[in-house]
Amino acid sequence: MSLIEVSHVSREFKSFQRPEGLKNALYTLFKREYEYKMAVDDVSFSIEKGELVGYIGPNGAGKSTTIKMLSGILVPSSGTVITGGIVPWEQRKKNASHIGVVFGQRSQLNWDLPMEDTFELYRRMYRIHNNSYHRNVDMFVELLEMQQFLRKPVRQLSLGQKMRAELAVALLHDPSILYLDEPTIGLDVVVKDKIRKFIRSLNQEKKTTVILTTHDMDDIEEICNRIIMIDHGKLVLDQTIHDFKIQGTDHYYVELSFSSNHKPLNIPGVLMVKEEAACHTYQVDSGMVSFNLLLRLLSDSYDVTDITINKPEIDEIVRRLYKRTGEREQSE
Ligand SMILES: Nc1ncnc2c1ncn2[C@@H]1O[C@H](COP(=O)(O)OP(=O)(O)OP(=O)(O)O)[C@@H](O)[C@H]1O
Repeated sequence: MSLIEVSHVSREFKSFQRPEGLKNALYTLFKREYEYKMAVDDVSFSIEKGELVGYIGPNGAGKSTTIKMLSGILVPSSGTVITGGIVPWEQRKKNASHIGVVFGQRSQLNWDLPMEDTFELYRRMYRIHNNSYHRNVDMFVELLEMQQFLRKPVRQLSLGQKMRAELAVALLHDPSILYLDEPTIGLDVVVKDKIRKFIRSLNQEKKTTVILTTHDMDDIEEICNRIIMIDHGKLVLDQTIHDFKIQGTDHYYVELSFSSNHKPLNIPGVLMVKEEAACHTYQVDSGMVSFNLLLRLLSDSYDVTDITINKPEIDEIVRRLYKRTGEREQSE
């Protein structure tokens, strides 16, 4: 059995619809109108121990709702979730012992306590053995560079320091699964980098399984080895990052250097996107011009001194997928 098994899970929300105008508002005192929203719709996937999974989708796609069900905060309307052999919302205590959760927008830290005391508090709460407690505190303080702010009350910490503290606390009891919801939101590039490297080394060292939701595709690129995409509550894609990059694209980029200034290539399906002295970048339609054909055409008729091939970044593929979704939505 996989570490996480999600089978035909759906979650519907019922919310009160507030009408416009005083007369209608008064009417709702007697008869309420509700709106129903299928936030997650028949989603199934399984995740093995040690996987690093990016769970992505446009705003309102159903990511947070899924993570809340996996972590036992929400109960699905239908379907089953098994994580670490249990149903998370049925055995909350056991579930808490094998998961760590970091929600970028919500803190689990006590703002009046310094991290030194918070670690101690969590040691008692989770009944963590002395050895693993000290080993983990030492490891996290070193890898997350927390030494200089261990004794400051949390309220005095910067956003980046707080996020590092959240991570350390969520992982203190050695959970086998770490749920991260937008862990790098609002952070500067240096802290983002620290956090991404930390998550990767944690995964290598402890085989912690990570499920990450984010809108930052650099998070996905640098942390994950698998990508699951949800849209309007439905699972639309589940691939390794490698396959995602290859199959998600219908074009590639080629950077060409010439021995001297050169006029643009004139090949159907090959479009110049950047021109710098004797160096051009082209976007090539891979359906029309395969890489081998391009090489042949170049060697036959052009004086090229260097060639670099680049696949589109994840960012670009995802932007195209989201745009397609948005266009579908408008035409419906
Ligand atoms: N408690 C709730 N009551 C009513 N509707 C809700 C509730 N929580 C979420 N929804 C709705 O369910 C849908 C999915 O929301 P969810 O927060 O899971 O999306 P998301 O993919 O995490 O979005 P974002 O990227 O914007 O955080 C949205 O339409 C949202 O308005």
